[in-house]
Amino acid sequence: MRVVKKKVLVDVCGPVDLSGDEGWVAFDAPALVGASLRFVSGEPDGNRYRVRYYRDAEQQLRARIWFGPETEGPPGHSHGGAMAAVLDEVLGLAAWAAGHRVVVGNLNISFRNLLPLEEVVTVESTVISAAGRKVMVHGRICLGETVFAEAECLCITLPGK
Ligand SMILES: CCCCC/C=C\C/C=C\C/C=C\C/C=C\CCCC(=O)SCCNC(=O)CCNC(=O)[C@H](O)C(C)(C)COP(=O)(O)OP(=O)(O)OC[C@H]1O[C@@H](n2cnc3c(N)ncnc32)[C@H](O)[C@@H]1OP(=O)(O)O
Repeated sequence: MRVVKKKVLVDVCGPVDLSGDEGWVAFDAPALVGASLRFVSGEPDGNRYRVRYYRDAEQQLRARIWFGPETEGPPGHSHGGAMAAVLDEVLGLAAWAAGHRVVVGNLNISFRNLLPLEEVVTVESTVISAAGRKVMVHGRICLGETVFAEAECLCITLPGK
């Protein structure tokens, strides 16, 4: 008789250091936009993403984020869509943090390097301009000098107050 061993996925991911750089101040995203951002931010102890938000000295939004095993795409590395979801959330939030009630209208991403799983990386954002209903935000996922993905994000303000 052939015995087929079942593979069991065990939670082997220990604690992760998401502390910010010197001068960064913790930023409470749910207090600003509500608790709906669960896809990226909803499981702080889970195996998908773990994220903490900050503002830097220039008031720009930063995120320290861990890409867990459940974000896997290419073996051992993050799925491009997993990076896209992070950029969608962080760059949209950056516009909200700057006072604009937006959704993301267009997100243009270049994937520059494979992102190894279980790495803690930084998402940088810069609000470039705001004109009429259009808010342009640029950002990137990086670690030191290594850029994994960079993005241009056109946010459109929602009608009404
Ligand atoms: C309206 C009800 C919305 C209800 C939502 C309510 C509250 C939301 C509350 C909280 C949000 C919470 C957190 C936010 C923080 C982070 C968000 C995470 C990011 C996301 O996960 S967010 C989800 C993904 N996101 C979408 O699901 C968007 C679906 N989409 C739409 O909802 C519409 O498509 C919209 C609103 C974008 C535009 O629709 P619209 O009818 O209001 O405006 P219109 O089309 O006239 O565009 C006006 C001017 O923007 C230009 N423009 C528009 N779209 C463009 C594009 N793609 N490329 C280049 N230019 C574009 C036009 O060319 C025109 O330019 P011009 O004035 O120069 O002609």
